[in-house]
Amino acid sequence: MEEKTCPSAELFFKREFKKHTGIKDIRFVLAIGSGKGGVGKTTVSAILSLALKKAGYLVGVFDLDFYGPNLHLVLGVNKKPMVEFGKIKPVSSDNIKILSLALMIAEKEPIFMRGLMASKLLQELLQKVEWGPLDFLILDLPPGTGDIFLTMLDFFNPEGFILITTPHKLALSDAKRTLSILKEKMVPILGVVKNMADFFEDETSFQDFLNEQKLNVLFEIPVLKELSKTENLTEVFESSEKQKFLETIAEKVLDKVFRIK
Ligand SMILES: Nc1ncnc2c1ncn2[C@@H]1O[C@H](COP(=O)(O)OP(=O)(O)OP(=O)(O)O)[C@@H](O)[C@H]1O
Repeated sequence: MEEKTCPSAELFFKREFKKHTGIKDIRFVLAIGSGKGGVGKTTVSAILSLALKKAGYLVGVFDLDFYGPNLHLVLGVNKKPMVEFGKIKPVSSDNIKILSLALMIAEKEPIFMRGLMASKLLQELLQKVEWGPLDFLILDLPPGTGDIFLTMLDFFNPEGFILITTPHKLALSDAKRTLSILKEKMVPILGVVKNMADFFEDETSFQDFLNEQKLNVLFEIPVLKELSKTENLTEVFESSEKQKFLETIAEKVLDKVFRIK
């Protein structure tokens, strides 16, 4: 049976997109990052993967948070990736391909790595991963602008970066540092996701931040009360109201993606 796609998806398929030479079969790399930790990168990466899959795209998500990887938990995956002929095959769950370092090591094994070791491991790992054909590869980045972050930027050369932040002053201050590196490296910024948007009362700092950085809000995510009962976002987004929310998100992101030359 032919898979249904939304109008945006059809438009996307008709257009030619630059493909990164180093990554076979991947049409668009979307990086999800922040300055501060714990502001919702993994949550947004998972929500975005659900949204783009719902819009009819082939999506892969890569958890690059070596020190605190938990994307697999959020997407309800506990299978380990297969290794065939030296190539790592990401795990498929509900038509989304997922890869995380956490799925490749024993659960209780601590990840003690210094920056250089981690970025070397990352480079080796990246060479071995075989995603298969993907429309979007979503990168769930570690917080900050350390070795892994920089290695990732150089290796993937993402066509679009989405900055996740809460409207809190501390998160905004850290976000500015990340933005200055992205500007230096000329990574296109698709916009800002305002996470836990309804929790914070002071909007002034956030508005000032947007004006100063000349950025727009791509979309907002309210506090998801369901996350106090389950970490599995696939379950949280099952209701028809939440499915509509995913459609809105996909339309907003695709609209930005189409504008990238
Ligand atoms: N909109 C939201 N509503 C409710 N809880 C949220 C929301 N966004 C994130 N959280 C919760 O906040 C915590 C941190 O979120 P998440 O893991 O997505 O952040 P992160 O930026 O990826 O963290 P890290 O920097 O450690 O990788 C998680 O427990 C998550 O469930």
